[in-house]
Amino acid sequence: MTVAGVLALALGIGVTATVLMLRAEGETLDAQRRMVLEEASHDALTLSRHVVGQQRALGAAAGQFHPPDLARPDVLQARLAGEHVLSTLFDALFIVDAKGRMLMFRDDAGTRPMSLDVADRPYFIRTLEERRGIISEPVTSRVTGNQVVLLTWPMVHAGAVSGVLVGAITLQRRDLLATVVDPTNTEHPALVIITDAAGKIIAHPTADMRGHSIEADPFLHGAFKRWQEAGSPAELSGIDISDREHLTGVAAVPGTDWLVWRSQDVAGLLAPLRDGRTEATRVAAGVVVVLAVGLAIMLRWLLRPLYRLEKRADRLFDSDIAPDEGWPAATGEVGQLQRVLRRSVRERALIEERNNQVLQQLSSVLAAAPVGIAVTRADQFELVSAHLCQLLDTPQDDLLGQPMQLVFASNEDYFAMAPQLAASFKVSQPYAAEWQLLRRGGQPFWARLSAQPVNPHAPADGIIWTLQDITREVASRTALEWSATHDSLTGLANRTVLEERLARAVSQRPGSMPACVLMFDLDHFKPINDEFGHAAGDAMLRAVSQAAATQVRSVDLLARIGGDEFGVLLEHCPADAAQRVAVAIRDAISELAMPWEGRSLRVGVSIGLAPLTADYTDAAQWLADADQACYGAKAAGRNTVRSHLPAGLAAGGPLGWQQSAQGLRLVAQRTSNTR
Ligand SMILES: Nc1nc2c(ncn2[C@@H]2O[C@H](COP(=O)(O)OP(=O)(O)OP(=O)(O)O)[C@@H](O)[C@H]2O)c(=O)[nH]1
Repeated sequence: MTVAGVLALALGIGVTATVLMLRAEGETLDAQRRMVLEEASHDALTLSRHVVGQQRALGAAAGQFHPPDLARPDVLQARLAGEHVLSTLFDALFIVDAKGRMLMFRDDAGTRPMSLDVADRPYFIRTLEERRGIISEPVTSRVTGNQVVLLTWPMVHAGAVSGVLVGAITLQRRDLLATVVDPTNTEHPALVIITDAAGKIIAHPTADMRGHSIEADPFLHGAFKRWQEAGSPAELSGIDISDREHLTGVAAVPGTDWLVWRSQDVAGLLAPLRDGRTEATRVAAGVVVVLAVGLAIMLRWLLRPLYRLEKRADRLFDSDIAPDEGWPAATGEVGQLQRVLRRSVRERALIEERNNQVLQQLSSVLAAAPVGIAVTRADQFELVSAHLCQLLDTPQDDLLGQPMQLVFASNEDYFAMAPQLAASFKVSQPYAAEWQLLRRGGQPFWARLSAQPVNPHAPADGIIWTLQDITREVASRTALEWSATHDSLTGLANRTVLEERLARAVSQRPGSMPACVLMFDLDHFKPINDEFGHAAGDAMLRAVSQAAATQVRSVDLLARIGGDEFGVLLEHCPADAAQRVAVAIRDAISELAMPWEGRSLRVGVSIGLAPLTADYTDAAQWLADADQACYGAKAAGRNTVRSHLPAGLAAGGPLGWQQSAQGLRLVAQRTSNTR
């Protein structure tokens, strides 16, 4: 702004000075142009008076001559020699008779007769014709060979011209300008010359130019052309024929056909003015520079508070500077601005302090929290607690910025979680689920994950997670579930499971048919306990379980009902096939020889079989019938298989199982002994 102001000031001063200077130049030129005309006119008048004076003197002398005198050379010589005044006015004097013969001649060399004929000379002819004194154009003297101007005066007697008195002015010798130009006027030197109407130079400061055409003058030849083009006007008051380089005026000399030319060089005229302008410009430039420097210093001083305020504002929130430090003391608008900025800085410092406290608290919480805490955005960890790092066995720096998917045991789990998470957030519910995660070494563990968005309205802004390691909880829960459904000694399913499966088969009839249940009880098991101890009994129970398991399909259910009793559910198994399975089980158990303390222990088994029929109202009855058949096997002498026959077949009819197109059919009531 300062620089622009100074430039504008300098430009203004420059333009104003230039306009004033140009106007001064114009006015100076106009005044000088008028002066040139006036001086040319004045010179012409002065010259006219001089020349007219010469003519008068010539006329007075001519009047002294009488016709008889012209025939007497001695008289003429004496008269001419006595003309002292004329001899000062002219360089030569001579007398010519009416026929043009020169009678007597006087110059500096003396007065003497001269035999010369001038009858052909225009000045002589005109003098005779016009009977008055005339002034010739410059001509070459026939006596001296010099350029001369001749002034004549006729000697008239009785109306006739008897002779002519002639006065010669030698142009090279006599400077007519000396009579008109004031040599003391040197303030504005001008070139002044005198020519005749044809432009032949009569007087010139350079003597060699006299007698030549004005066109040979480099200073005035252009002016002469313009004068001719203007119609060669001749006025006493002078004509202005200036051009851009010269101020030129030409004035007619009264009583002659001569012209006085006066010309001045415009550049020379204006030189002092232009020198003054240059000087003034230099001074003005100096003033502008001084002003600019002064103005800059003043503005700098004036704007100092603003400058300091700007510097402080550049470091507005720089934590190295205290909020109240570095502000300039200022009043007015700058002061107002300073107070507003200062207040903003203070408020921001307070907010920062509060934020730092919150961050401190947050990092304390994250460090001390007994659960893993994480904040994710765009599925990447942005914040993790110390406990989470422990859980994942991963340093904080290795977790931050990593995708959350990285800690999931399987990618499928991670992708399955995403829609569940979105569904919970959609109904503004926190998400909670159990997923298997991986520690850094690849070791899996179960974690309970809870999540909720930082901003409930924009889950994309971030999600807060809490993670708990529930591996033990899951393990004990699994064990509990297993023990509720299994026999801890043999690892087989327990009675509860068997009864549930039987009940389901009953309820799913007829789709679950054909199906059979086997119920078996070990024979003479008690003596093993009694004789070899309870551990031997346990070992026998486990051995029996494994032997029985080898005889059933994986889809069949082998269960320990309690004590030395077992049950088998054979689904999609007709009675004859079940019969074969029962026999196979009996054989496997009875062939079992369990080594114990150097002895080989053996047991037998009694098996009861009951097929599923449409008559059963519940599973308990079905199992009770199998139990009844087992009891029948015991009663029949043990280590045998007995089948339960439905009530309708108990009254009689064909015996045993028959194969039909539909499968095996029960067609008789008889307890079979397969021993
Ligand atoms: N070692 C052991 N013995 C058991 C267990 N449960 C029950 N018993 C014993 O199993 C025996 C079962 O009795 P019984 O069926 O009457 O004995 P048994 O000698 O097989 O008689 P029969 O069936 O008539 O041949 C009892 O002595 C119980 O104490 C068990 O878990 N472990």
